[in-house]
Order: sequence, then C-alpha cells, then structure tokens
Amino acid sequence: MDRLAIRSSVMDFLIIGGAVLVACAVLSFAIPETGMRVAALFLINLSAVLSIVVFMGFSGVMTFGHIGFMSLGAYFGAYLTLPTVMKAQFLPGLPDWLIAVDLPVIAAVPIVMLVVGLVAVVIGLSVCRLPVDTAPIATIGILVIIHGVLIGARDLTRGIQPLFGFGALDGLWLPLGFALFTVAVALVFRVTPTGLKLQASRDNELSAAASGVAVFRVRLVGWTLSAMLIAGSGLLLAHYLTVISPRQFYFVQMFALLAMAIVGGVSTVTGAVVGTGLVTALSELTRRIEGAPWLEAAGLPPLFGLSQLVLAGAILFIMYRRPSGLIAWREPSSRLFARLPAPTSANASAASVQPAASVTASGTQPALELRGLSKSFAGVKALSDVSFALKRGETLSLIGPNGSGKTTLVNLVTGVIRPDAGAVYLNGEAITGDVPHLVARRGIARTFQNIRLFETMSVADNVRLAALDVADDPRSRAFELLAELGLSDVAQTPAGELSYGRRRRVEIARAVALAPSVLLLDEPTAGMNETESADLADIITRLKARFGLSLLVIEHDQAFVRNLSDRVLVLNQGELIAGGTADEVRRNSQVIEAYLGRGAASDLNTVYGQEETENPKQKTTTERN
Ligand SMILES: Nc1ncnc2c1ncn2[C@@H]1O[C@H](COP(=O)(O)OP(=O)(O)OP(=O)(O)O)[C@@H](O)[C@H]1O
Repeated sequence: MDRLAIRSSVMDFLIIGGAVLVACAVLSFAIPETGMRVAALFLINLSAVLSIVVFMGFSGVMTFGHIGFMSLGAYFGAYLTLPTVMKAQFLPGLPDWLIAVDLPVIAAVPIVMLVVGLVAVVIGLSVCRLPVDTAPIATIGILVIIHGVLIGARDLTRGIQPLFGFGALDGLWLPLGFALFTVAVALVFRVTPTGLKLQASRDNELSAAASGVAVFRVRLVGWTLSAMLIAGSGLLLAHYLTVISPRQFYFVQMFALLAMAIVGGVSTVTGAVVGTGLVTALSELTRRIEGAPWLEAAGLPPLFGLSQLVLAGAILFIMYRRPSGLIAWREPSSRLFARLPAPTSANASAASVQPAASVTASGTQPALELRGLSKSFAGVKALSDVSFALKRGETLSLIGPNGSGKTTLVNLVTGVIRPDAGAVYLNGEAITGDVPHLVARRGIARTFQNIRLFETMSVADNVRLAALDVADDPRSRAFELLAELGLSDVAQTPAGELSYGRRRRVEIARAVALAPSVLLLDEPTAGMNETESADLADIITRLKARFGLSLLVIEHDQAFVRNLSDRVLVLNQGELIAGGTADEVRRNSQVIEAYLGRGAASDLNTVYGQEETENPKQKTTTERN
C-alpha cells in the first residue's frame, strides 16, 4: 500500500483520536455523575456512525438497514456474554453448547463481528449488485426482515419482551478502545486500493468501471466491513443499556445515526466524529431542558419532543447550508498539509510505464476489430452490421452526424451495452459481452463525451486509481503522467475544481494510466476553442508515440480529425457509409449528403470553399454515455 497514504492516515488518526480522547475527558470530568455515561454513549454511537461512513459515505449508497446488523450484534453477543442461567431460562431455543458459553465482552466482540460479517456477505451478494437508487429500498427491506425475525423467533430472542442480564460496562475503556479501533479501520480503509476504488465508484460509477474498478466487489467489501463494525457497537450498546429489545434497533434509531452522519459529513471520519459529538451534545442538552425543574417553577409545562425538534432543525439547517455535511471529503491531514510531496525522480523512473499490449503483443491481428456489430433500441436501429479494424499504432477517426450511432459504438466496444449481433476482438481475442471493468483491464481505455471525473478526489488520485492494478508504483506513474500533461501544479487539487480544459486532460491522463493498448476518445474537443483543440491534438500525438497506443477517436471537429487521423470512417444512421483518408472522405458525396442533406454534394464549394466552413462543429449531445 502507498506509503504517503499510510503516513497521512497516521496523522489523521493522531488528530482525530486525540480529539476523541479530549472530548471524553472533558465530558467525564465536567458533567458530574452522568458525564461518564454520556461519554460512553458518544463513543458507542461514534463507532456505529463510523461504520455507516465506511459503507454509505465511501460508496454513496444510502443505507437504512445497518441498524439491523447492530441488533444482530447485540443479540448474537447476548448468546456469548449473558450468564448461563439467564440463557437457560429466557432463551430455550439455544443449543446447549451455546447456553454453556459465558465469555467476557472483549472476547465476544471479534466473534460477533465475524458472524455478522458472514450474514452481511450473504445479504450483500444481492444488495451490492443493485443500482444506487434502488439499493436503499432493499436496505429498508433488510431492516424490516431482521426486525421481524427478532420478534418472531421468541425462543431465541424473547420476541418483543426485553432481554436483560447483560453485565454493565466497566468504565470507558471498552467503548473508547472500540471507537478508536473503528476510527483507525475507517481511516486505513479509506486509503487502501479498495477504499479508493469504492470512493471513485461513489463519484462516478461508469468511469470507475471504465478505469477497471469492479464496482460490485468493492461495494461488497465496504458493506461487509461496515456491518462487522456496527455489530461490535451493537454488542457494546447492549452492555451499556444492560437491557435490549427489537424496538431499540429500528427506524427511529437508524435515523438518529443517519442524522449524526449527515450533520457531520458522511464522507469523512472527521465528519462522523463532529456529527456524533454535536448530535449527542444537542440531545443531552435538550433532554435536560425537557424535564428541568425550573420549567415547572416558572409555571411552564414540560417541553416534550424538544430534542427531536432541535435535531430535525439541525439536520434541515445543515442540509440547506452544507449539503455534504460540516466536514466533507477531506480529512485533517490533507487540509493541514495540502501539498503532499510528489515522488522523487528516482521513484518516478522506477515506475516506468509498462509498454502497452499493442507494442508487446505478437502476431498481425488488428488492435481492435468489430465484426457485424448491430444494436437496436426499441425498434430504432442505432447500429447496423458495422465492421472495421483498427490497426496497431493507427489513429482511426469515426465521424458522423448527430444520432448516427457513434456513442452506441463506443458503448458496445467498452461493454456498457451488449450488441444484438456481432463481435468485438481486442488483439485477436473476443471481448464481446465483457463487462466494462474487464474490458478496461484487458486494455481498452476511454474518455467520455461529457467528462466524467472523480470530482471529490484529488487530480493525482484520479490518475493513481487507474494505475492501481497495472503499475508497481501507482503514485509515481500518476505523477509521471501528470507531468506529461502539464498538470503537476494541480496534483493535489480536487478534480471538481479544475477548469474545463484541464479536466479533459485529467481524463486523458487517467485513461493512459490504465496502460491500455487501445484508447477510445469520445469527442475530446467538445467545448474547446481552436487553440485548445490544437494543443490537445499535440498532447494526444505525443502520448500515442510514447505509450504505443492505437487510437479510435470519435470527433466532430474536422480540423482536429484531419490533423490527427491516419484514416477516417463515416457513420450515418447506424451504417458505415465511407472510409479513407480525411481528404478522401470529405470529398465523398455520400458524406456531404449525410451532413448537409440531399443535393448538397452537387455544390462542393458550399462545404470546401473556405477552410473555416469545414468545421461544422455540431452541438454536443447530452448524457447518453
Ligand atoms: N439508450 C438508448 N435508448 C434509446 N435510443 C437510443 C439510446 N441510445 C442511443 N439511442 C438512439 O440510437 C441512435 C444513435 O445514437 P448515438 O447516441 O449512438 O448517436 P451519436 O452518433 O453518438 O450522436 P451524437 O453525435 O449526437 O452524440 C439515435 O437515434 C439515438 O436516439
């Protein structure tokens, strides 16, 4: 794992852990009698909120179901830690060997985490495959099912009756130790390759897949890890309350945890600490005001519901003013030490870029070959029987009027959609039907018509992410490419803050970081002026020579196409209508008619009389890719 990332996690742990310790010390000493209990509750809530950050914050998938895993942690924990006599009396459905078990809480925590982790894997196998907008509904279902099982399995849970007999927590050590453990796990997970990929999938699922990220797999890891952590806090909560029932692990409690995460900022560990601290303090304060004796003395009625009201107000305020929460996206280390050093030149040369497959592959196969590719959408033929080959080291441009099928072709080649008929070959191997992350790993990288970056991640991390599985030293490779594309000065800037032209370059750097043999550029000059387009053509030519790329370029800008291409193909209404050099194609009467309408070919001067009019840069279509 990346040494710099570990170093920043250690820094973050010292800062955040230190703040947690100070908060607990202040609470314990400043509030007589109840301070220690409030601190314990803060710590247990903190570990639960952090587990929500690990899944929801890093993956961007909303969850309402995690409190269900917390309840499983509490009940499975009860089987291990309740005194044998209590279990024999209240839980007759338990097997004898389990009734005989009587473990201390600290020993039960890892066992409970493991068991709930297994349950989470089984559930996650389906939930993590769902799209981001439907998965939350599934998590509600999971919570309802777990709740129903806890109520129904009376011999194992006492049903709606409270289950008691838990030994009370002795001091703050266990909740404190577990909270610091979850802080450490969340911080480390955040910078591991899997954590980084998960956050990339949150920022943009499609381009994460196009950068080789197996989105389902990284989501499943985040889901399982998060369920394990919240199960541990469930067991601690049982021992904090000393009595549990299914009612304590349902929607109201889940919303309270979500409130803490949302107020603080669900994308960061710091946000979890701040949110949990604030909400716990607010709840405690309002609870005291609700039943305060001075209310009665002043002739006022008790203020029931005050804490819910204040909490709801706080959430609304934060969501209105800071939708991403108080502390979003970045941990203290990257705020305090924004410019982590670039790798030394020695490192950079060690990361020397592997030659692309097009250079190393033997044989005479084309880099990319399409055979008889067809695709219809609800009766509309987007692509009909398209065949062509991209030779190794060639730059082939694909042009065509709006709606001619160019984006459909890119999506078919990259596995975003499947063809109705036909096949795609990469260096002679069939890749038809491969999912996007596999296509990417096999050597096809792409950029998007509407730039798709990982907006909250730094420019360096955007590029590093694509290099994670292909370079010995992904950070050095990222910095090397950033230097190549003139982006070194913004390496630590969040990608979402860059200008349009630079965003386009980051996307190209990220695609090249994947060490592809074929690079697909989907309208790379969209939104650029002439100078920017010319600069981009230079950059692409340089990258192609340096990394031995074969290029398939979708483009409207005729000057750019002429500058860059060895060959040009023309699509019209889903069919290839012409092919040849840029000059041959632009004199082709079918092509002129496709662009300008029937009859236009008879007046070639209309099109070619002046250089300026050769660039009928068309309006860019919106989010279809
Ligand atoms: N997901 C879809 N559902 C329905 N029709 C679609 C879909 N995607 C593309 N089409 C249709 O297929 C045809 C080809 O569209 P495509 O986006 O591939 O063209 P294009 O050449 O990329 O156009 P542009 O230059 O405007 O981006 C169009 O008629 C379009 O409306």
